[in-house]
Amino acid sequence: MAVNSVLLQPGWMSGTLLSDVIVAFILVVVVKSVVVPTVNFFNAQRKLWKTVPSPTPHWLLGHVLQLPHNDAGYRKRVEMIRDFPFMFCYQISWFVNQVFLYHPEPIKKLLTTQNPKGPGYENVKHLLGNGLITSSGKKWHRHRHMLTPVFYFEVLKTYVKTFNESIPLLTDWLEKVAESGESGDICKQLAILSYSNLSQCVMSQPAYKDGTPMPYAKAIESFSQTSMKRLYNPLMWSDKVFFRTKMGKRWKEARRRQREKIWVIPDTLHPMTQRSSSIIRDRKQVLARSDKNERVSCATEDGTFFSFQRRKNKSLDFLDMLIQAKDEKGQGLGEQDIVDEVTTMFSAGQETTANAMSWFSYLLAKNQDWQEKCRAEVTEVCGSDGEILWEDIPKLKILSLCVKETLRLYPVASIVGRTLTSDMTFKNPYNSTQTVTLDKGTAVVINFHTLHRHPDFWEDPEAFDPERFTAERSKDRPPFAYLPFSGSYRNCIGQNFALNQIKVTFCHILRRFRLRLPPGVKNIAMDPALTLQPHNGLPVKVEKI
Ligand code: HEM
Repeated sequence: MAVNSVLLQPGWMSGTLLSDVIVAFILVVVVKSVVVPTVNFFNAQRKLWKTVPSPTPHWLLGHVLQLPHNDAGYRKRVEMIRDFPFMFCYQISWFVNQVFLYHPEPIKKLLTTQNPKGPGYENVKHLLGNGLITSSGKKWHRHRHMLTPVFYFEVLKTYVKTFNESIPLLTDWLEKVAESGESGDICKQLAILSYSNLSQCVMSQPAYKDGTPMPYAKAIESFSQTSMKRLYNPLMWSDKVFFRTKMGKRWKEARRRQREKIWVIPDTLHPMTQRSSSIIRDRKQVLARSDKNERVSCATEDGTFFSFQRRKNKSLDFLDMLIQAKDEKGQGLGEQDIVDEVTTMFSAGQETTANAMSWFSYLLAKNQDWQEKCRAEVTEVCGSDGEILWEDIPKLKILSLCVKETLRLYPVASIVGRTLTSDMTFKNPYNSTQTVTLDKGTAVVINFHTLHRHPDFWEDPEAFDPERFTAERSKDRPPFAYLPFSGSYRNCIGQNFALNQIKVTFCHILRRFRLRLPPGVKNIAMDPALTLQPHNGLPVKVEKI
């Protein structure tokens, strides 16, 4: 009645009722879009925290201080296996939780189900590109299928020549350090080598002029070190605070270089992002003019046959293949897709391989007996000089065991994250009657570093013991106990590329040089930046053989 009388009055909406309606509408919107999701979010976090066992967190900073994202924090997580043997809930602050997995069974379950990458990957898209690493769903599936031949046997073979040719970038430096009698930081030099190899294999371009390191590498280093430290430190989440810190200022400078393309150096990847159209067009023309008989062909395990046109007198590179790759419908990759995948290969392949080689140098320098065994094998298989041949690589059994053990102790891509697309129930491997159900949307992190030191799968886990990978000693170990390249669908597509590069590089080093740790240096701490790297580099003493 009252409503009717109001409605019948002229200008009824201009009075108090109008403002009441607006207020009510705003309230409904706020409750639906802010209050309900916030309450749901907090309830979910509380439930998660109650469901998954966890050490007692700080009321505000969660586990950030007791389990920091550094060497000490990584070691503590290994010690915690005693009390939390298969998972625990990590609070970054009182409202952000991640479930950490480090037991082969739940990890197998997670990796063999397709879930998209976790939220952390969004923050590093500017660095990693919007390609294979960061994408999910249909796009990832199509690209993965199209890129598989880039890392196939017939193609990988051709890259060994590049690895041999770029080796003076490292050996000239080792020579100088040996002559000086001083120690030198080998990490930087291995980063230069790895970058140079990628630059050749991806785009057939030299990465260095007169050995001068390029600004791009510095930008990557800076992003890499900062991204993780910021992610695991809530005090740094605010831009206002972060950009006032030393780390924030470094990050800003790297970002400026990236935006303004200051880090772009002639003739490498970076003109690719700047003037990608012309680079791709030029390359297409070169391929079209090439001799049609010059092709590289291969068949993959699933029976798919690939054949790529080669440029005249040139090895096939990634760009050649990305331009020619076709999906099942015969469609190729778009220009932006090619740029993204090139960026992805550089960022996924450079720092990881360089850091794996740094840790390998460290472990060989620390374990002289194994260094001698590797040297003897390399000399026997490859002779004392000349190129390392593709056919030699599978014969290097001891070297291979040592590389495996290096990647167990120092899995350079030490954590990966996923967001659950549906509820998932994990059995407690230590109590068959217990299960843990994680809700859809939960952020899960697999920690390969902790997995690789889990005492239930690794005898004396802290020891450098390459023979633990012999067939005899590996036979009872579950396959998901060792995952330096992750596993199942989203495993590393570049793993054989990386392993071949590491082996060829160390054949050259071992034949000519002995690496030692400088007096007084016993242990090198880990710095879990975007990839696990030696904290403050790796000083080595070098002796000529
Ligand atoms: C020792 C060296 C390397 C290690 C330890 C390593 C490790 C890994 C790991 C653990 C993943 C899974 C990442 C995730 O799930 O988020 C991954 C993915 C990937 N890696 Fe590597 N990687 C290495 C070298 C390389 C190289 C040399 C390349 C390329 C030239 C490369 C390209 C990729 C790509 C494209 C992916 C994404 C694959 C996909 O999701 O389909 N990696 N790598």
